[in-house]
Amino acid sequence: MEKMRLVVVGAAGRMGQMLVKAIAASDGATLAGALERPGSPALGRDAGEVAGLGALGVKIADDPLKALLDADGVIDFSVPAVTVEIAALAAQARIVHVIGTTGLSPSDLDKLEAAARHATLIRSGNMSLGVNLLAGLVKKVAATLGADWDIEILEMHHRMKVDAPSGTALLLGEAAAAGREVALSDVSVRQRDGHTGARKPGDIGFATLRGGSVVGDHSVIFAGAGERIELVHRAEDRSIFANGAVRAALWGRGQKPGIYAMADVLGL
Ligand SMILES: NC(=O)C1=CN([C@@H]2O[C@H](COP(=O)(O)OP(=O)(O)OC[C@H]3O[C@@H](n4cnc5c(N)ncnc54)[C@H](OP(=O)(O)O)[C@@H]3O)[C@@H](O)[C@H]2O)C=CC1
Ligand SMILES: O=C(O)C1=N[C@H](C(=O)O)C[C@H](O)C1
Repeated sequence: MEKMRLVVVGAAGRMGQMLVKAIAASDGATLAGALERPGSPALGRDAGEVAGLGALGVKIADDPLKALLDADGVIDFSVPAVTVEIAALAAQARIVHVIGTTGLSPSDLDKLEAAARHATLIRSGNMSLGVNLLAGLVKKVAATLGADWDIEILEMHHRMKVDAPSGTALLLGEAAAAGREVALSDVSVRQRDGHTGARKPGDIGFATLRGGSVVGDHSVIFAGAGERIELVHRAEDRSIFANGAVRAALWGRGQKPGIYAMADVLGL
């Protein structure tokens, strides 16, 4: 089969550069385009050089319509407004759209649902194998322990991260809520400040730390009376997300339009 032609959105960003490297190292995919915002200083530069690889012959451009014309898929770790726009274009082109972008609002998610009528969308707050396995464990532990065990999710990321709680924290919260057969939106507590009163039984709490260069640390804490279980994932290198995203794109090539998760890709 011919190599899958992939476009990277946000190609000069932290994840974009990792994606360019992961595609270059992949047997099944080739870089067909690289996008940045209008006015970006990266426009016109070779995407491989920006990623520190040497020239790949793909210049960073700012026209998504043109870039997607000749692509089989697009990998997008950018910002919510751009991701929604790219999903609509992926639907027009009937191609695969791998979405790593976090911080999407409910209305953004509705727009992705609409795009998924024609595009194959694979979206996950975390594309690593480790976190997706952890989510399965969290679901199982939450289902096993009674509601007298309190669930708290703690995350820490680098100082440049702009959204909170992280997409991964929310993914793990969804897994815990699914284990308890409740809707996360009914039980989640995203912030505490001042005289909050005692913790409500059944709540799933989130706490956010930001600082330095932390790639991504997540702990799911099950706190019982007299004992505590902590399930922890520490990302040490962004290549785990980029490799997962390329794997998702290749998997998506054979799928019908719809919205899929990383668990589908990994067969979990
Ligand atoms: N699901 C997962 O596994 C992971 C998800 N993420 C998520 O990916 C997203 C990006 O993270 P990260 O790489 O650290 O962030 P960066 O800010 O480093 O990268 C985002 C890139 O998108 C660019 N961008 C902005 N507007 C446009 C546009 N109109 N067209 C094309 N590109 C544009 C930005 O350019 P500029 O800076 O010039 O605005 C920037 O280069 C975040 O939401 C993050 O949470 C991150 C890691 C793993
Ligand atoms: O912004 C990041 O860096 C990361 N974002 C994702 C998230 O919001 O969970 C995944 C990873 O933790 C890194």
